[in-house]
Amino acid sequence: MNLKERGLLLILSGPSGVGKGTVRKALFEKNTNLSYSISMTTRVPRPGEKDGVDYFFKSREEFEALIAKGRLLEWAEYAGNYYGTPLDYVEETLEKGKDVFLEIEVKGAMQVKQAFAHGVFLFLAPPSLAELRTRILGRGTEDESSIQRRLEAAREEIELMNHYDYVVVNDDIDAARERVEAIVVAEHCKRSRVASVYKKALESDF
Ligand SMILES: Nc1nc2c(ncn2[C@@H]2O[C@H](COP(=O)(O)OP(=O)(O)O)[C@@H](O)[C@H]2O)c(=O)[nH]1
Ligand SMILES: Nc1ncnc2c1ncn2[C@@H]1O[C@H](COP(=O)(O)OP(=O)(O)O)[C@@H](O)[C@H]1O
Repeated sequence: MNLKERGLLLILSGPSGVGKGTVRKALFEKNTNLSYSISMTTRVPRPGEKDGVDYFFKSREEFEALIAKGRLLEWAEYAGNYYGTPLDYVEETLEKGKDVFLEIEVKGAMQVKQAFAHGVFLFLAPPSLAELRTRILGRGTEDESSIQRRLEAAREEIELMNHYDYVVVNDDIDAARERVEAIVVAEHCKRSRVASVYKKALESDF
């Protein structure tokens, strides 16, 4: 299949608590053209989370077997748990010409960049560090040590911002969603036949 006919691989990353999950959900409520890649994790499910919907919940042994068999596009250990993206789902969905959306932490995003340089890398940034702290505390899903680990990780995560194609500030959920949507549309235009048609037209007499 022609590479141009494959879907886009979109990677949304950023520090814990910045609002990745919230912006992703807002995006998927409105946008039916994107396919969300459900990750594998060894983290225990939070109340209300469902296996196969929020994550595929795995034991450490199961996860390590997936790594050994090369079944993950990327994986990372984050705050004491493994997280990873299933390779088959991503490849099969892109082959069908559908866009795949990953919501992953920064180490994994950097691995995807090595393996898949033509992905579209978006960094979701907090309006301020104080606001990031407020959001992590406000969510109330983590215990004290987990909050501390996430805040420490956030410093290193923010330093990687410059490696991304786009920085989207999550000051307001709808505004952030609209920025992501605009990027998806722009990336499609850039890569589509429409762009080459215009290029041809501009090369000929105007
Ligand atoms: N590398 C990688 N990170 C992931 C994956 N799935 C989720 N994450 C990230 O792992 C981190 C922890 O996720 P989670 O425990 O659900 O907590 P939360 O995102 O802080 O609510 C977040 O930054 C997620 O974006 C994945 O497949 N690969
Ligand atoms: N733009 C925003 N303004 C205010 N609060 C937000 C915004 N985006 C997300 N939040 C809140 O911040 C907390 C962390 O969001 P979440 O999506 O769980 O982050 P992440 O997936 O990046 O860890 C949640 O309580 C969420 O409701």
